[in-house]
Amino acid sequence: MSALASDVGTRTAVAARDLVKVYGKGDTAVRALDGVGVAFAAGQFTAIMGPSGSGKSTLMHCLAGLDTVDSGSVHIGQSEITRLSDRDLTKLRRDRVGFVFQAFNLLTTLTAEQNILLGLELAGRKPDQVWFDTIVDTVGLRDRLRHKPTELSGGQQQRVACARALVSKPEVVFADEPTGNLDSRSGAEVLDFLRMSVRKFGQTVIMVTHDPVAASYADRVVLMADGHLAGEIANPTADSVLAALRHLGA
Ligand SMILES: Nc1ncnc2c1ncn2[C@@H]1O[C@H](COP(=O)(O)OP(=O)(O)OP(=O)(O)O)[C@@H](O)[C@H]1O
Repeated sequence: MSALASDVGTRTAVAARDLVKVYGKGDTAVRALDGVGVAFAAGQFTAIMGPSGSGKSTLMHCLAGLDTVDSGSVHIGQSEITRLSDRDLTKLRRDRVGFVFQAFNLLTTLTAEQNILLGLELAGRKPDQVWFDTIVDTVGLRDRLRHKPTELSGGQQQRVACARALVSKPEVVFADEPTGNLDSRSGAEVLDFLRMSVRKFGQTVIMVTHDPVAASYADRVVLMADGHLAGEIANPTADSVLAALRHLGA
């Protein structure tokens, strides 16, 4: 069992308290987050869902330190990221957080292997070869490591992005619509990998998705509506998620 796996269920990986985020001013102001409090346990796979405009992306961006909040706090582990300077926040995102985006965001001039290792290199850290090999074999990229992104399918590119997110053993991986640009088979492979990274390696994953099938891979679904938390579902199925979304009018 990895060090991460031994933490399962004993630790809060990410916590938000009374989060408020307002876009714009005066008559046109939008309260994208209107007092959100939510905690994410270490070693769990959580999906954030809700109708369009309910605040899912804003919540994820604030949790990950990609956007500032108007009030409230976010902790990643023991660090209150809402109090960090820009410099410290950049360092925390680089060293302690992994990201998977809908658009893959790979560098086209680098090979798959170079893309996976770039973040560690920029941080001046040496990759753990055993861990690198474990990830590469788990995502099934061994024979694609020397390929450039344009020589890979969308699903393979997203698996490179997943490997890149995990190679630094981050405290949490944030995935923003990771299957949004993939066909259902490639999407299932990416979701299988994210779930395996949680079950087998004790990783913590927080994913925004519109897709009830994608959400059914998670251990827990957190529902948003109008900038509020509108409930949650443990051990979700595609049907239970769909029913909850219908109830919210999505
Ligand atoms: N940069 C911005 N400037 C102004 N308003 C914004 C901005 N970003 C988001 N909003 C508004 O904040 C609210 C929440 O948006 P957010 O993108 O977080 O919702 P979402 O649930 O992720 O939506 P979707 O499912 O459509 O991606 C929406 O009303 C949106 O229009």
